[in-house]
Amino acid sequence: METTSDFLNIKDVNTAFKINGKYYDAISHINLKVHHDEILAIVGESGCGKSTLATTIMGLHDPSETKISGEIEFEGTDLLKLDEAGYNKFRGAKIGMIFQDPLSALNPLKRIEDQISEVMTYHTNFTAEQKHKRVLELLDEVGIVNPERTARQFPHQLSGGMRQRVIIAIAIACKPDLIIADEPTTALDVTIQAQILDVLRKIQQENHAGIILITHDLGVVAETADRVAVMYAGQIVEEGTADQIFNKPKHPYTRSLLRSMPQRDNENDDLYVIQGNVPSLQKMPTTGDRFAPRIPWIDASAHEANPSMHEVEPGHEVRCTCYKSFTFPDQTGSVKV
Ligand SMILES: Nc1ncnc2c1ncn2[C@@H]1O[C@H](COP(=O)(O)OP(=O)(O)OP(=O)(O)O)[C@@H](O)[C@H]1O
Repeated sequence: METTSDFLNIKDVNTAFKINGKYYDAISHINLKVHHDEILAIVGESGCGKSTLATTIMGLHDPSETKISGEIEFEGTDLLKLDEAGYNKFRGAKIGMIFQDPLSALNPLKRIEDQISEVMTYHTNFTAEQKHKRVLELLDEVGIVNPERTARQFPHQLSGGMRQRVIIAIAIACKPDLIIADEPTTALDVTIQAQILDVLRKIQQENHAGIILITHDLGVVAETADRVAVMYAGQIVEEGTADQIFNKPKHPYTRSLLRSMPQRDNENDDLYVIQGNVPSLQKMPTTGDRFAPRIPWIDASAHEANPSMHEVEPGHEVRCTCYKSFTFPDQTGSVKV
């Protein structure tokens, strides 16, 4: 459903990488909308295409090595039609990005203040004084206790959690409408993770931004997301509100991910392990259910030949009809895995 708050509309996007002279799809036929005032989480195992989707939105691919098709409509502009100069007007200004590894995203030789100011120099007409004031404001906003001191410091003088706060400050410096956070807490310990997620949530509420949160960690999703898109092997296999995904999951992949997630009350139980691996791009099946090889006990006839998305309730869609007959091996009582 189209609403006035849809400001990012990804339509039938494919991104293929050139490997040994041939192109292979890393993401296929992605359709996704992001609204203002929401955190949309994209989850899936490593290699499912989450980062490729993020870097496709940000226009970070080398056109000589990548083929991209489809449309990414952002506030009325098709980002995929922009050249580098056009993209630079959006990146940092209207779209902010937070990467996993804050140390490699920061310049080790520059003071924090200069790194935060840089983005404002590029995108605003602020005077030096205005930029200085905004740097301190931003550091305060992301929860840095002594902004004056941190502004003067170099990245190596900060802890991992503080560095990630600085990265967030850079990403939000120009009040972007869209923030893409790719595994923003993976490198941090659990307490710091929770603080960074709080900062993200606060910023989303204050700036009315839309956030795409990419993570393989369902715990992070449960704590933060409003909506969730589950990706498997370059496709979205299920999409819904956080409540629908956690409480009424349908796709066998979503259910497997949830079952393999440690729970506070089943710490001593054996966790479910999803058989096999995400296929490499060269081995990616082009027809059939891409997850079928990892649930071999489900009869082939349960899968659609070319699985499409089906609405199960408003806002909740699932790929393939196999979810209707899916059970785990221990639930069927008759299958050994
Ligand atoms: N530049 C590239 N050239 C060739 N293949 C690539 C390139 N970038 C990613 N891939 C492949 O595309 C697939 C999707 O990778 P991607 O990094 O998007 O997945 P992901 O879900 O974000 O995983 P991770 O969490 O490990 O980053 C993988 O098979 C990966 O090996």
